[in-house]
This record gives sequence, structure tokens and C-alpha cells, in this order.
Amino acid sequence: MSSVCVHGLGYIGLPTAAVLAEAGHDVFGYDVDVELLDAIERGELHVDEPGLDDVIASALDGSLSVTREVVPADYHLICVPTPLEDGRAELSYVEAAGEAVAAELRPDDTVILESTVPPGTTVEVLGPVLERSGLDVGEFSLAYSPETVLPGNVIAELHDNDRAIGGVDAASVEAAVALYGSFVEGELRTMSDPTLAEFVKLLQNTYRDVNIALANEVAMIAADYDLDSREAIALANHHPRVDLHQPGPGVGGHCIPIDPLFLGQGSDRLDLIERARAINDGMAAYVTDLLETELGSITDTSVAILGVAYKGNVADARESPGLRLAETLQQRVRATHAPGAEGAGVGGSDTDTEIDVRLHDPHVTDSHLALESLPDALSGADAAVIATDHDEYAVLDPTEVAAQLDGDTVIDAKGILDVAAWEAAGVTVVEL
Ligand SMILES: NC(=O)c1ccc[n+]([C@@H]2O[C@H](COP(=O)([O-])OP(=O)(O)OC[C@H]3O[C@@H](n4cnc5c(N)ncnc54)[C@H](O)[C@@H]3O)[C@@H](O)[C@H]2O)c1
Ligand SMILES: CC(=O)N[C@@H]1[C@@H](OP(=O)(O)OP(=O)(O)OC[C@H]2O[C@@H](n3ccc(=O)[nH]c3=O)[C@H](O)[C@@H]2O)O[C@H](CO)[C@@H](O)[C@@H]1O
Repeated sequence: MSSVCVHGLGYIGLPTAAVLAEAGHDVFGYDVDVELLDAIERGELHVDEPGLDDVIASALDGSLSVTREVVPADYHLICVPTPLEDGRAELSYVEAAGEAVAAELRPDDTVILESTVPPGTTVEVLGPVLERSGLDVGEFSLAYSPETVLPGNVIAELHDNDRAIGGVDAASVEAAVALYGSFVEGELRTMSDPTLAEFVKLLQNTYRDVNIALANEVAMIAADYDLDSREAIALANHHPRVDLHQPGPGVGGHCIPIDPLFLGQGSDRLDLIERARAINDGMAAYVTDLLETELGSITDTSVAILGVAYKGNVADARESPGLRLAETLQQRVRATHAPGAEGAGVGGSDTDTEIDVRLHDPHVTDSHLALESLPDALSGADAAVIATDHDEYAVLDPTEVAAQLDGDTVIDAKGILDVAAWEAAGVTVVEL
């Protein structure tokens, strides 16, 4: 068994540290956020993920310890954020982690980057930072191994998913295989180029984003033919070589909407990929169009948005389609009444016109979002939009909702309602 220092104890690093400890390694979890370390030690988890509490608790009772300083270790695993800022990947966290590793790096140690990064980052950015240790790449091992776990199923996928491993040389691949082989039950797919592994990770999320964009465009076209897009997609998917994804109010989370753009960092060839991004981001405007068609005008209406988590049964509201829809509704009303806009009052903006957007989510707890209870959100609203496929929404009682709403329109952007039952309760359901 080996010693492992995990850098960054967030959504990825913390479960990974726990699983490594479970596999018998001596694991030191390091994070720059000292309050986070204190909270982990108190057993307070910041990651809302099924099954994680138990795995962390038993790891902390065993060979996982949190550390306030980077420690020398056989392996350094870097799991720090790589957000998109001004259209580019912000790599300063990777560089800072690399510097901290360099200060403790010993000959024959292995450094593995797990963060999602633009192709070339391990070799061109991290490698040179690590060489500030005085050691050259080759004297230590260096590899890239992307994380592919699905939020909501992290612990299972850490074990079960195949794992891509790209090392700068054979020794690096061998060292990374030894570590991941101790807990991964999926295939270890090795390659002698970290850049290829970085590229493959981005391709997986880009495939999903482009596929969802196609489904969203199909939904808009199907509506023009008065066809049910989900039925059409299900029928098309019976073909053995067709796998269309599902339409929705937009693509959220901090991976799928962002990772495709990392491909543009070293190439100006992005075309379809950028269109797909625009189509997916444009779904908020399309749902707004649907509401305008149903309500006549959205000015001076109240609309309940059910779901601000980026997807069903998670508490994460990053890049939330529901919040984007809320903003789009407000912008549309403001634009309609801006000076000079068609329908604007003579002499300028009509400050009395607005839209009352109410937000509800049974999972999200962010106090900045002014979330309302479900009865408060629905009470007297002209329409409701299902923006997230939470289980709680699939089992809503249509009669109760119909009694709470003032209007009779529900836009089911996730296709989770039993339309016949809702229409029997007097609700007009519009699906994507
Ligand atoms: N969350 C996912 O579903 C997912 C899946 C696959 C890949 N990824 C990728 O994994 C990486 C990490 O994502 P995450 O969701 O765990 O992020 P996160 O924000 O949840 O956690 C990152 C942690 O790193 C810490 N940190 C920042 N700088 C540091 C430094 N120099 N040294 C040590 N710690 C530092 C932060 O304090 C934070 O606790 C990102 O590149 C992300 O794109 C995430
Ligand atoms: C290739 C892949 O599988 N990658 C996964 C992905 O995880 P995720 O949780 O971000 O991904 P999704 O579940 O796809 O959700 C994203 C958004 O797309 C909407 N959506 C989804 C399916 C659909 O048919 N129609 C839609 O509209 C959904 O509502 C939500 O808003 O990235 C992680 C980080 O890299 C990976 O680790 C993880 O493996």
C-alpha cells in the first residue's frame, strides 16, 4: 500500500480520498479551505451525495486524515477546480497545487492530475510547474486520469467506471495503474499521452452536449408538426445505431455546458459544438415563448419555476436551467417594455410592468436564491414550469396543483408528468 496526498477535497477529491483509504492506502486529504477541513473533521459533509457519509466516516476512522499542509507522499492526486472564466479554463488552481506538490516532491513519486482541463495542460502547464522542484519529468512520474463519475452515483461509479490513464512515459502509466487498480473494477484504459486522455474526457461531455442539442432542436421541430418529441425520440431509438438524448429546458451543471468549450482553447475549429451550446442555452427563450403562447403575454403574470437544481434529485444549482429561465422571463418582460420596444408605453419604460417569478426546489438549500415553499410558489400563479426532473415533481397531485394555481398551464419541460391525469384535472400540459 502507498501513501497518497489528495489535493482538493471537493465533490471529486473527498470521495476519491475515502475510496483510496477504503482500499488500504494511507491517505492525506489537503485543501486550501481550512474551514472545509474543520467541517470534514467534525463529520459535516459539504457534498450532498448518496452513500458518501458512511464511506467518509469509516475512512476517517481508518487511514484517511485531513492535513493543513501538503505532505510528502508516493502519490499526489490533484482534484482542484478548473472553472471557465472569460471563455477560457482558469488553470491557476492547478498551477498552485502543482507548486505545493513541487515543494514536497521526491524522486520516483507520482503526480496524477484528475481535474478536467484543456488538452495539453498536464504536459505544458503542470509538468513545468512540478519541475520547479529541481527534478525533471522522468525523475518523477506524471499522468492524467480524468474523473467521469455521475453526480448522484459517485461512490458506485468511482469503483465501476472504466478509467482512462495517460502517462508521460511507461513508468508513469505503470505507477498510475498500480494506484487505480487498487479500487477500480472497470477497465483501466492506458495511453502513452496525457493530452489524449484530456481530449477523450472532453469528447465524452461534448458528445452528450451535442446530442442533447439535437434532441432540443428535434423537440422544437416536432412541436411545429404537432408531434410528441419524446415519443418520436423513443421510437427512433429502437434503431440499433440511434441513441438520441432527451430535450429539456437547457443543459446545466458545471461539466457538460463548460467542458466542450475547453476544446476551443487550442483550436479555432469549434463550429457544431458552439452551435450546440447556443441551442441548449437558447432553450430558456423557447420555454419563455411557450409561456407567452399559452398566457398571451407574460407581463404582469406570476410563474412558478419548479426546480432550480441542474438535474433531478441533486442539490447542485450550478449553471441551473431553472435559474436561467427565471432570468430570461424577467429580461423578456423588461425588453418588451424598454423605451422604443414594440408595446412599450409612450415616453419610455413602464416601471409598473413586471413578472412575478417564484422559485421552488425540494433539494437545493442555497439561501441566496429566495426559494419558496411549494404551496407559496404555486398559490395564485398563472402557470408553472417543471424545470428539473426531481422525483417529488413526478408524483405531484394534479388536482391539488390545479386548485392552487390561478391559471391552468403547466409546461413540463422534463417530460415527467402523466399528461392524461393532469389534463383530466383541468390542467393544460405543454411538453417539450
Ligand atoms: N463534480 C463533478 O461531477 C466532476 C466530475 C468530473 C470531473 N470534475 C472535475 O474535477 C475537478 C474538481 O471538481 P470538484 O467538483 O471536485 O470541485 P469542488 O469545487 O467541489 O472542489 C475543489 C476543491 O479544491 C480546493 N482547492 C482549490 N485550490 C486548491 C489548491 N491549490 N490546493 C488544494 N485544494 C484546492 C477547493 O477549496 C475545493 O474544496 C474540476 O476540474 C471538475 O471539472 C468534476
Ligand atoms: C458523459 C457524461 O455522462 N458525463 C457526466 C456529466 O455529469 P452531469 O451530471 O453534468 O451530466 P448529465 O446527467 O448529462 O446532466 C447535464 C445536464 O444535461 C441535462 N440533460 C441530460 C440528459 C438528457 O438527455 N437531456 C438533458 O437535458 C440534465 O438535465 C442536466 O442539466 O459530467 C460529469 C462531469 O464531467 C461526468 O463526470 C459525468 O460522467
